[in-house]
Amino acid sequence: MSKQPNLYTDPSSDEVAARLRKYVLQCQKAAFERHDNFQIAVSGGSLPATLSKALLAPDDGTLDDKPQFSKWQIFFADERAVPLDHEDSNYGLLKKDLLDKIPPTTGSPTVFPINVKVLENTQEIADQYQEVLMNKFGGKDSVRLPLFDLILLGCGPDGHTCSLFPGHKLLREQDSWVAPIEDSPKPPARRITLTLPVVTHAVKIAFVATGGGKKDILKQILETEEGRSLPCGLVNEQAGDKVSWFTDGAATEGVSFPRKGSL
Ligand SMILES: O=C1O[C@H](COP(=O)(O)O)[C@@H](O)[C@H](O)[C@H]1O
Repeated sequence: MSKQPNLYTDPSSDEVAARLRKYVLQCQKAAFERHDNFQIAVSGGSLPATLSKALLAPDDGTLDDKPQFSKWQIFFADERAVPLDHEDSNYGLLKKDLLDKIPPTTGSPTVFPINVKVLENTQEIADQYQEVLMNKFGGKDSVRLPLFDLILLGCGPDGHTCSLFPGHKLLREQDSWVAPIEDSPKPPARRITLTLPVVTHAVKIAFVATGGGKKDILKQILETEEGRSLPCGLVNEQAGDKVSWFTDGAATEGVSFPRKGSL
């Protein structure tokens, strides 16, 4: 992929959230031009807090600046094999940081958590989640891959994204849309994740990375050959300018990769 990802750097995390809001709402508008809903996948970690700051900010009164939550379908880019109210649950985190704070008058998104009735069997969680995607995006026989309008990703300090970890065999998965992982190097060990072909197929892909703890890995991902083979680097390589990075000054200190000005 010759086209480069877009890198946006704002001075503070509040400004990152403001830019992210604008971007997500642009993606919402583009989605409504294609169909009547907005189908997104979200990550856990630090993302839900920034997303909440972005989406719950007051709007400017125009339709383009309003999240139309009742038309949103929210899926998970990855999830841990734990109950939904467990502190490690990505659903639980999104609920606490965002879903519970959406004013009822705004309308509620439709959210697709994992089936916790099959928690003991990671393969079964993944298979059932893939079924959910097939139902919502069309059967696996009729479409090659599910086409998310937007996937919102985090970047771990080791360069992982979703539950795709550096050097892990799951990075080579080509057939499944959703895969189990039993040996995640970051606890909890058992998780499910969207696979790389699904992530890179999305209409738009956004990484959100803020804070000084991300600066070494961002420099590596954006500026080194080695970084290009890390999971975040592979998303950049395979999806090119469909990818946008939303970062603050602390996360990109010392990064000379060219910045984009406006969205
Ligand atoms: O384990 C996970 O980590 C990544 C990155 O988290 P962050 O706290 O460094 O932003 C996250 O994107 C993923 O969803 C989660 O399961």
